[in-house]
Amino acid sequence: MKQIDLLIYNIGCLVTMQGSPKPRAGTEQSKVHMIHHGAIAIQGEQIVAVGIEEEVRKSIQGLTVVKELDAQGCLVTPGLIDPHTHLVHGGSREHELDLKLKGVPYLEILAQGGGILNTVQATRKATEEELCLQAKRSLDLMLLFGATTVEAKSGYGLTLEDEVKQLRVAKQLHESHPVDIVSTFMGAHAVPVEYKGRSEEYVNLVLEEMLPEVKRLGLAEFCDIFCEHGVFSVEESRKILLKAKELGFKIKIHADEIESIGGAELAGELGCISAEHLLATDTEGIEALKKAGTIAVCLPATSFNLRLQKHAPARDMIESGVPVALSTDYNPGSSPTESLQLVMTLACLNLRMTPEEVLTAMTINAAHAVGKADTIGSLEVGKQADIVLYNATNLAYLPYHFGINHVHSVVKKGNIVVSEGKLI
Ligand SMILES: O=C(O)CC1=NCN=C1
Ligand SMILES: [Zn+2]
Repeated sequence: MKQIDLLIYNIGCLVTMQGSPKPRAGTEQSKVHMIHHGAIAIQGEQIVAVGIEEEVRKSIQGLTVVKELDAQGCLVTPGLIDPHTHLVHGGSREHELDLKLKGVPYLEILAQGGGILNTVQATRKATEEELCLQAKRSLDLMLLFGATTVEAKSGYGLTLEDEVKQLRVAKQLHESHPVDIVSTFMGAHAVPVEYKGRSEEYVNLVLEEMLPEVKRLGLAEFCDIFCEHGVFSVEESRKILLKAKELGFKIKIHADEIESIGGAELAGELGCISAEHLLATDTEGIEALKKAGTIAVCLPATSFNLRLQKHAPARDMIESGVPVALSTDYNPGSSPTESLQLVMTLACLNLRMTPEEVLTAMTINAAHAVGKADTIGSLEVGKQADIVLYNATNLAYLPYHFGINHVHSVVKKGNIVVSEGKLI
């Protein structure tokens, strides 16, 4: 160790998430490994010492410390990870608010050619630059709210050219923005208007043209599908996810968002890394997830925003031993919010998760859901120095005091990228 590039000290409550390298399930979901009077020593992009301040200082004795950051007794956690977003898109859908207030269901709006298909029109019309600008604004907000890694799906192009356009924007942002982006191909997000009534032909386009080309271009690690009544059936989802797996994609699935048609069971059958939404998932579905070790990604901002009378059975999942992650599901229709802190509050109040279970769901379990748990999701020697400092002295304060941004500073790969609530 030549020098210490950054020493974060005087940490009142340091939550490291140290523990099992596997996704945390059951009682493991609430073990967060908390230290008082902590410090973190960073060299380059990596953590080289973390723990009680006097022990950290002893371990770096004699080394030059280039920069120090006084945490002023605050709470510090690993950088938050948002494992399910539709970040790159054109347009917005506030015009659908009155439909929603009149009680028109989400799938009804989609069936009438609105919803996702409205965003498809706006995304096809937008240039790559316009999409990049719009997504960057959201990515800046996600970072200000404490997210240091974000998953981003395509799925608003629904032609090869427009799907590639979305994925290229995600790649550009990954390369230029402090926040790391993990890309997911989701050409099977909806059947486009030009294929209305001919969904089989569209599924073949995804199978034969889109998946191989996206793989050849190396533009996505994951493939996802909207397995839902009136969108893609279990059989169509199985075909697409099996083909994706064969081509080397890791697979995810939007399952049981509105109706339970067997999406969670399919996730278990195919060994999806994660199944997402799960509002309507029943005990058989939970059993299937548990058996396969699939991570349940719950999206409480979506069930809140869609005014659904139910929420994902996160408590049952945790008690059944299914690892739970959380996400914003940021998208212009069902969840137009970039704030993982709002999701913290909704996860506590509506999913009845504890603050500790919530933090696990937004760090190490979310890291597993995007296949990056070997480098992010906990503060340990050798892991990436992605760190958040909050204007709070304990974990429960974050979901308890809602509607504000608690983030003071964010360190990304050892660099201070947010200070006193502002991007630098
Ligand atoms: O409505 C949207 O744009 C995003 C979404 N896809 C599946 N559920 C919600
Ligand atoms: Zn989604």
